[in-house]
Amino acid sequence: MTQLSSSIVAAVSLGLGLALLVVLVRGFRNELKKVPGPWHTLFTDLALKISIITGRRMYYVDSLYKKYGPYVRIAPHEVAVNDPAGFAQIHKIPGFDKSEWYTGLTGLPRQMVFSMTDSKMHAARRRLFARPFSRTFLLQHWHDTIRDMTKFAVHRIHGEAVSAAPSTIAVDVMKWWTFMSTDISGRLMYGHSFGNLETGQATLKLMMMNGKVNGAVNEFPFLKVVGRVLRYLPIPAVQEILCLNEILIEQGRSLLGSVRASDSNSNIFSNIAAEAEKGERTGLDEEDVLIEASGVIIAASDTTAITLTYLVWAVLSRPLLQKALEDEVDRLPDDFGDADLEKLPLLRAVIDETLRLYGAAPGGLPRSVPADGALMHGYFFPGGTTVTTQAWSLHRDPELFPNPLEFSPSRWLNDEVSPAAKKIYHPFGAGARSCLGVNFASMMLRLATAEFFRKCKGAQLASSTTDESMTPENYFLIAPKSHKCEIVLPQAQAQA
Ligand code: HEM
Repeated sequence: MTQLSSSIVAAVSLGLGLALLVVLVRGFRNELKKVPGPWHTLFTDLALKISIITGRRMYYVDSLYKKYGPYVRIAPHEVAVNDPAGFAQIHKIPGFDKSEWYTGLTGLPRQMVFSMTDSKMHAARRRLFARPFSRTFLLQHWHDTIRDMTKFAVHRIHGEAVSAAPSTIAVDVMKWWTFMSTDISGRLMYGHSFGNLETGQATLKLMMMNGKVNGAVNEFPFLKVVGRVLRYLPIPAVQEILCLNEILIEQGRSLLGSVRASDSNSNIFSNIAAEAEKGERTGLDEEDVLIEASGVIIAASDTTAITLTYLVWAVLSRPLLQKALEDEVDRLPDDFGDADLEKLPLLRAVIDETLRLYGAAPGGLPRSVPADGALMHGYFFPGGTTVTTQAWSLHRDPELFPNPLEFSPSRWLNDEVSPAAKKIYHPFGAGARSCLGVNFASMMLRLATAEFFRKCKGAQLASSTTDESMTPENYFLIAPKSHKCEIVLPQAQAQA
């Protein structure tokens, strides 16, 4: 070995040794060392990051609760909380702010309502959305569009299922629900549907993949450099995955002019654009509007589609429940609307139970402890500590939901759900950061579910749809690991 190379080896070893020393000293002085958790989490967040990029975060954290109890250190500055009192403290109004983690998660060039970390800025932005996303506004301006588009989605599912009559053909409902929710959100935000339901082709095929990539880059920022290089490869799929936000923003930009000219009262995009034009007063410029619109389309599409997918799977796995639900919706008048559906007890219970076990965003919701720290469960958490709750575990707490793993809509029908359980039930998030689209999503869920169980009576799971294929993976949202949920219609109906 030359003198030069031995000097390099010595310098590198010294550097590594010093880095290790810093990690060890920080670990031994970690203010969270009294909180139970795996020893390595004093020093590194690697185990957590690996669980995130492999789609297992909610399972990893859940397994730690089982081993260490309701407060677990999961990274040097992060504690997972599975305790109703802690949940209430974190998500009360005003509660703890969102952590910086969200900014990276969206992959957007600016913060938007979903990712804002400053509560005052967030409250001001959220006020802009309040009216267009209210139930009254949706009922007045959007109900009929949503009704027609959910009906068309089910018509397409049914049409594909009967296309090979008299033999049966397996239809992927997850695909059609994704087309439906993407088209409806495009229609509401931009004034134009993406046309997926008409063509049977996805315009944004790789939206879910884009979420995974953003999630991985958020955990390992060096991947950003790799992404910047790869996006120049002339491969459309790679470009869509890496540039989805830019694609959506550019589509929005080209539509902005026509949307401005259209009926500004009934279009969510133009409502917000009109606010943006007030400039200084709202602090919102055109770029913010475009970013918000693309963010909302992403937030609305997979969430609703995944929830509906799990609903169909859960109901079709239980023929007696399926028959009861089919009978309930069969009694509706042909021109039923959302107001009729709100009165259907079983439909509501099925949706509530689906959201309990398979709401689309049941994983960790990280929040930052305020600057002067917080006392929780006898532990003092210094300001800036990340505290995270997850519905996946709280919704499966046997103290709150007896037989928690059983899909049992009757618990909602018979009023068995206690006030304490209702307090921690949060499929749409909690506190000031709860889901902006809850009214919109709920309307889509009700209308699509009622239409499906009226039109596709007797539907069955295809042999490709199993408990295994439907096992959720968790990349912030959940999704069946097979990324599909195939059903078949009975031959008799297919021939009809
Ligand atoms: C069944 C469907 C849906 C589910 C289960 C769901 C779930 C959630 C959850 C759990 C949160 C809280 C996230 C957090 O605290 O980190 C959230 C926030 C949000 N959701 Fe939804 N969502 C759904 C549909 C929608 C739709 C249709 C929209 C379209 C408007 C939407 C837009 C948003 C936005 C903008 C936020 C951020 C709100 C804020 O921070 O102020 N979601 N959603």
